[in-house]
Amino acid sequence: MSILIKNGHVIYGENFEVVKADVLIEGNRVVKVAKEINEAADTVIDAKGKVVSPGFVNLHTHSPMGLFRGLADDLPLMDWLQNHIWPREAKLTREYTKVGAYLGALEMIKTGTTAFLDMYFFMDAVAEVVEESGLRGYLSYGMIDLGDPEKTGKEIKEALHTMEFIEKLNSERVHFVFGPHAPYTCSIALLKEVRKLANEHGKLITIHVSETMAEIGQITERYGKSPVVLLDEVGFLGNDVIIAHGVWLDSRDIQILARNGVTVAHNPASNMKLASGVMPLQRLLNAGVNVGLGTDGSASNNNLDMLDEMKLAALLHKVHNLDPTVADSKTVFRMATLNGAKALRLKAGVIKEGYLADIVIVDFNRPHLRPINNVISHLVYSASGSDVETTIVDGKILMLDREVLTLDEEKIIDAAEKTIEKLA
Ligand SMILES: N[C@@H](CCSC[C@H]1O[C@@H](n2cnc3c(=O)[nH]cnc32)[C@H](O)[C@@H]1O)C(=O)O
Ligand SMILES: [Zn+2]
Repeated sequence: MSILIKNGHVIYGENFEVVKADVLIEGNRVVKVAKEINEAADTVIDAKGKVVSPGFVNLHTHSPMGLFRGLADDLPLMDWLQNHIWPREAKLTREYTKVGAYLGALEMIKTGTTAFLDMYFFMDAVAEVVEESGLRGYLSYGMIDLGDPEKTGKEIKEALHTMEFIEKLNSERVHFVFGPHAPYTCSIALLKEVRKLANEHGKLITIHVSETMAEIGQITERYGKSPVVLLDEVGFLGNDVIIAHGVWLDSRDIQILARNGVTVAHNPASNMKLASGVMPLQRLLNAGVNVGLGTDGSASNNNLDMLDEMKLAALLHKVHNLDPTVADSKTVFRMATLNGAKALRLKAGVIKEGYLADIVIVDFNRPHLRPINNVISHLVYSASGSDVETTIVDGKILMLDREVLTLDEEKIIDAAEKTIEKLA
């Protein structure tokens, strides 16, 4: 199968240079980017006045949480989790979670996300949805043992069961990741076991770290050190670890993350909405830490739109530093694409010969995106996910002219409404 995208403004290569060019996709790779390609292709898309961009990599989410959108807003993290989200999650079944995962997948395709890193329950069901949707999913079963040794064993078992299930799918697009929830919900024994298993099976690890001041307080009280120092001392950190949030980090923490090659998934909307704080983006980037971008779940955002997220990231760090040069559009765009792909060890996040064809086409034939003075700026500051017109993952078209080809949109939206009635 081949796809030829003609006449677009193409965001090309690692430097995100914008060129007027055609893009030829064969199989799951980009094979040629050039001024005028006249080779025959199975599908030809005219992208005149449109932008051909690397797809977005959502580096931290809980994709089924769209079910809880708008049900518990305007609360701090611990209250939100303990009194509102966890009681609702206790009623989730595999079937309900799968409905949430469908809703999340649909939303991601419709807003230009091509790969995502997820943490939730019933990840075997989420894996089935990812496989069917055509997206690229890095899926972790979120482990919480609260220091109970019996629970430690159970959670590890569940994670390994999920890993086996995903391996059996034998899909190039669906991957298993270890997901201990956080240092305040996981015992040291669990964290050490996860490190051992990740080494053994060659899997990535994702975990929430240093999200709120309350967490820093709890961990300091329990262990007498910061969450990052704790994780370093137990040998947990490495370049296969993606920490979500990293809001409350001191200079020592940042040095530790840099030294270990840890990636940070920044979630500006969630951090602002739960009033968790402002992560030290400049200091992390200056220290050479890889920083990607995530939306977190739809119950703390409240959507999965990576274009929204880029704008929020840029604006947050400017106002926080009282410096408009901070978090420039290209830096933020890189976080939402290439940095995320790097963390997932994925040859994607840029459009270039030999890279995976994870590409979106954004319709710039709209008043709020004209004149086309600066493509990257428009994507970060002026566009939103609904401007994405076509989404391609692994060389396959998942959405064409805003019509999702792999999933039944009406059915999914209907099922989401019915499910939340049952969960209420
Ligand atoms: N096996 C676990 C499931 C954990 S899934 C991951 C969890 O992270 C929660 N979550 C979502 N957003 C955040 C966040 O920003 N910080 C911490 N936890 C979050 C989410 O609601 C879910 O409970 C259990 O038995 O509870
Ligand atoms: Zn989260």
